[in-house]
Amino acid sequence: MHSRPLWIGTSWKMNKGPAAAIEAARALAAFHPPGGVQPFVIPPFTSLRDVCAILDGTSVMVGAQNTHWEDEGAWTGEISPVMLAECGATLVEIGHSERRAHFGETDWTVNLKVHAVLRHGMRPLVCIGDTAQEHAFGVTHDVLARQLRIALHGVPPARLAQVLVAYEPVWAIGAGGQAADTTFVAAAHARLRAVLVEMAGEAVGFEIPLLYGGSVTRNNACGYARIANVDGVFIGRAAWSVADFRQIIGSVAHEHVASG
Ligand SMILES: O=C(COP(=O)(O)O)[C@@H](O)CO
Repeated sequence: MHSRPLWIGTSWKMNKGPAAAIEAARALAAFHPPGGVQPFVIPPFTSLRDVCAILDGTSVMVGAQNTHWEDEGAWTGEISPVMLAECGATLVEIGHSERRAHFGETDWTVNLKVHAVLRHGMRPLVCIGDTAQEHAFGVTHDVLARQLRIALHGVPPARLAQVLVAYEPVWAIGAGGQAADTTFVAAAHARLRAVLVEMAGEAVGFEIPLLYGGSVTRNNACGYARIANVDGVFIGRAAWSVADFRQIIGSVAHEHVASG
């Protein structure tokens, strides 16, 4: 029997206003995921508190899509980790490629946010990924190692146990994305695992969940979940419908448990 759960999560990104988010959360609350998986959902800020309240006491964890690195201050339009923790978030996604591409997120601000999220007792879900050009030039592993080392710089090894990492090739994300080949993902995750073991030691390095994201669907989710060093999947479009999300959870869980 696998000792660690498979993480299966979705971010609703900029979808589902308050009413739709509450309806979706209620549908998720009625779902009893099979053993061996850790589901999570990341709603927009406008519904974070409601979704946390609805899913409180269920096995579904709730996260936030971003955070500022300061606890408070003159940061117009930003949300602080203190506010996220008060809403009930247990995870905070940091460094998504869409934030890096459009909203000035950098490896350095990702590091500041990782420390802030840990400071407030939540788990950072650090998103890293190579661009299409970096992939084409064969520097994916170098890029991922750099992003990961900067993101986690200064975090004590014992605290690294709270971190989750999502490898999301930028060229695989979204409607125009091309899901990454499983052999390619296996090599990238093996490299990331080696970096984590180097940074955190074997005891912690092997425990840090490494998720894959980028055009995951009901048709390829099990294939990614079978890969060594892939500890879960992080899904966008294919899981925005709760019914679809539940179906993927069920099929991946069945395979995970069956493969013992
Ligand atoms: O962006 C992600 C994947 O989006 P897809 O629509 O599944 O390509 C990942 O961070 C989950 O939101």
